[in-house]
Amino acid sequence: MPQTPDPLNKSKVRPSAKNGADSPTLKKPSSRPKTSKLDLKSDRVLSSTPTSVQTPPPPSISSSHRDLVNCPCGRSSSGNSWVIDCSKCGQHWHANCLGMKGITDKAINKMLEYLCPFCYVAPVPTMPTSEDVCYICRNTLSLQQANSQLETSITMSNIDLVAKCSELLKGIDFGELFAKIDTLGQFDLRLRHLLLSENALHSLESEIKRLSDLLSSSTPATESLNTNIKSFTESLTSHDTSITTLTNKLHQHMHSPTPTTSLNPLIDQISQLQKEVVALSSLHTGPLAFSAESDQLIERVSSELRSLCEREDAIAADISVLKQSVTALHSSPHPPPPCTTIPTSQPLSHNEPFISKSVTDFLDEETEKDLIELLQSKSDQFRQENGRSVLAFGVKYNYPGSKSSHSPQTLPHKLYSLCNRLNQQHSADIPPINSVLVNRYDGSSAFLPQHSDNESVIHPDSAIYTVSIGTACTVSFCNMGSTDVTATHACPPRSMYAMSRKSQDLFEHRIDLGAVSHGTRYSLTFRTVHHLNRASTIIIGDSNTCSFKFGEDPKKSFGKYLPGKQVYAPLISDIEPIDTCGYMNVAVLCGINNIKQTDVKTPADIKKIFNCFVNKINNIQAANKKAHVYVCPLLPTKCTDLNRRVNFFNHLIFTELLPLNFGVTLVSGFGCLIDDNGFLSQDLSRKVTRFGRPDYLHLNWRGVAKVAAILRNTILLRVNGGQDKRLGRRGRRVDGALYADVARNRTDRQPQDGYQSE
Ligand SMILES: O=C(O)CCC(=O)C(=O)O
Ligand SMILES: [Fe+2]
Repeated sequence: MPQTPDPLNKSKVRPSAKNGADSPTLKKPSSRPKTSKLDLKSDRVLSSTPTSVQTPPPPSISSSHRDLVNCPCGRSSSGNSWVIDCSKCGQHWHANCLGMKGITDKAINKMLEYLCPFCYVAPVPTMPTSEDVCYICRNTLSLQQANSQLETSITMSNIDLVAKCSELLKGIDFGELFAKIDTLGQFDLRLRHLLLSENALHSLESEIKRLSDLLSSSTPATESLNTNIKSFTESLTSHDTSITTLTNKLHQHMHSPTPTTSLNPLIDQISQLQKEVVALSSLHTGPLAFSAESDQLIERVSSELRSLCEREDAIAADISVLKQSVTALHSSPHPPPPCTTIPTSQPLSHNEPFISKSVTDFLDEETEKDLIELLQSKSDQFRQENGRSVLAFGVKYNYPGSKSSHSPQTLPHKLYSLCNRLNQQHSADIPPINSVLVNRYDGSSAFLPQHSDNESVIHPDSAIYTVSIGTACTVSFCNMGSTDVTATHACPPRSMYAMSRKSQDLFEHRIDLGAVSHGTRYSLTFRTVHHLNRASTIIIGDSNTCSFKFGEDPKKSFGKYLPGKQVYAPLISDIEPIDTCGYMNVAVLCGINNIKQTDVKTPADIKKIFNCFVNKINNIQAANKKAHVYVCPLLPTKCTDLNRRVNFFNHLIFTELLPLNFGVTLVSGFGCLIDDNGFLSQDLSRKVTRFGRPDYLHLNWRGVAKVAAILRNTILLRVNGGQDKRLGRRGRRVDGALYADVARNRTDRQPQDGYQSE
């Protein structure tokens, strides 16, 4: 909580005279005593159990004008309610009035300080999750149960029940509970703020109405004013003309040698005219003043409208955030019901071929002849399998249905040189071919059952090469799980075809009865196998996973017990489910770059992104049925708003992905990345980006090491059936360098090892 309470004015919890925890049956006190036994142990507030819940008044009264001794609800502090004093303003509150019904003196005494609704100001708008609400409900229920059982037990001196109560209380993490109550409190304040804003909006609305009424009523007045002015102007002009005429007449008269007529009528006329002008002028003052008033009025209305528009935007935004929060809470009442259908909008699509390479004349006739001679010399060592007989060389390779459990023979020179030739086709970071299996097909009665070479020991990124010698044959391909032939491949003698390890997860192949021509056909299949490939791992993740290293050196990488590679996927759409084929473990840490986009505003937007995420996970499982998927929750950041989104996304993982998808393991333990304020720890993150801006989501080497260690331990423990097989016989770690060591040695960067792709 960012507010710092005055340490000298800590809140106090006291039992009322009636009802300290030790005398719950006493009568209601007439007033609350200032000291008690509890004061000696703690400076926390307590009184007794509540009678009813009351809504506190809105936080508008300044403490200097408030009665601090009585709860703002106005009810007496006597009776049976615990009372809490605010650490900041000292206001006494009934626990009930603070929504703390059922809270015990012990619980309150554990609080370091308490800021009442008058004093607490939410630092940031908070979107409480249904998890918070459930958590509080659950624990409040436990507290209530514990409290009531405690009271009954004390009265009945039932020691067993008292023990049960304390067990119940022990199970509650008060720190977390209060933090969540705090979150809810912030939400409550926010709600009130919004309600106040809404009230303000209403009053502004009525003000606008009043002003627009005024304006519309003034419109006819303005029109009549204009008509008046026009007629006055006309009158004035005609009077002006009369005055001029009269003045001229007067002038003539004065200059006439014999004034014949009396001046009196003229003078009368002039004075009459003067009076009329004065009257007209005085008539003008009213309408002119009214015009000025109208201008002011119009000016005021438009400025009110302007400010209203500005405020309305802010208020509307607040209300929409609130509505979304409330909708999110409503849509997931506790316990949040899991969504029963996870949308799989985008089905798995791929264009992986059955065969990645085909060479017709891979061998010359002489080499073919030599090889046939070699195999014929070993004909008695072939073991009969389903439809054909087999002989193995190099590293042992077991496949399902194999009857020949005998050890493979050492690679003879002729096969070894063939291996070397094929290794040229391999990319440099894939270990060399080390296993050759020879199938002997004796004529048209021979066959090869439908299968795929997807054994976990085969290197996930290697190809499987088959060289044919002797008579020709046709191999059939089917989609995984189907027996319908979708493609065939002709294998003439001396030809070679290659299948990717990836294609093994998507298709199966077989040789049907009659597909081998008359005579003997040998096929030599070359593979790259290693028993540690059983733990092969692909980590698909955002930039925080880019420095993960795979390799032999346990101090600088995931070590030899966790071979694999990292694939960069900044956005969820960058995850390629097909890329995971061949890998036994698939870990995904992705989504932060999706939810941080500016157009992601509502929980519904996050839900949409989450659905894409779930779709990708489903497609990974569809493409790679042997894999186990590890889902990492999004990591915390140093940004409040982003953390709220992260929490909501993770909440969806917990409530909507994990309960429905049992093939997914949650990678937990990222809580160690969070500091006391709930942000990504400064110690584990980068301060600034490459561009010198504050970096709020990237891990530094320490953070990367921590995340890598968590991932490695999660995967290895599951692979090894919950045991850390890296411990030697004497319990010494054989491959278990701590990631702290990894981090320490990070400066001397090693070249990428065998499995790490750039
Ligand atoms: O004989 C062939 O062409 C295929 C052999 C094969 O599929 C295998 O050994 O797994
Ligand atoms: Fe095969």
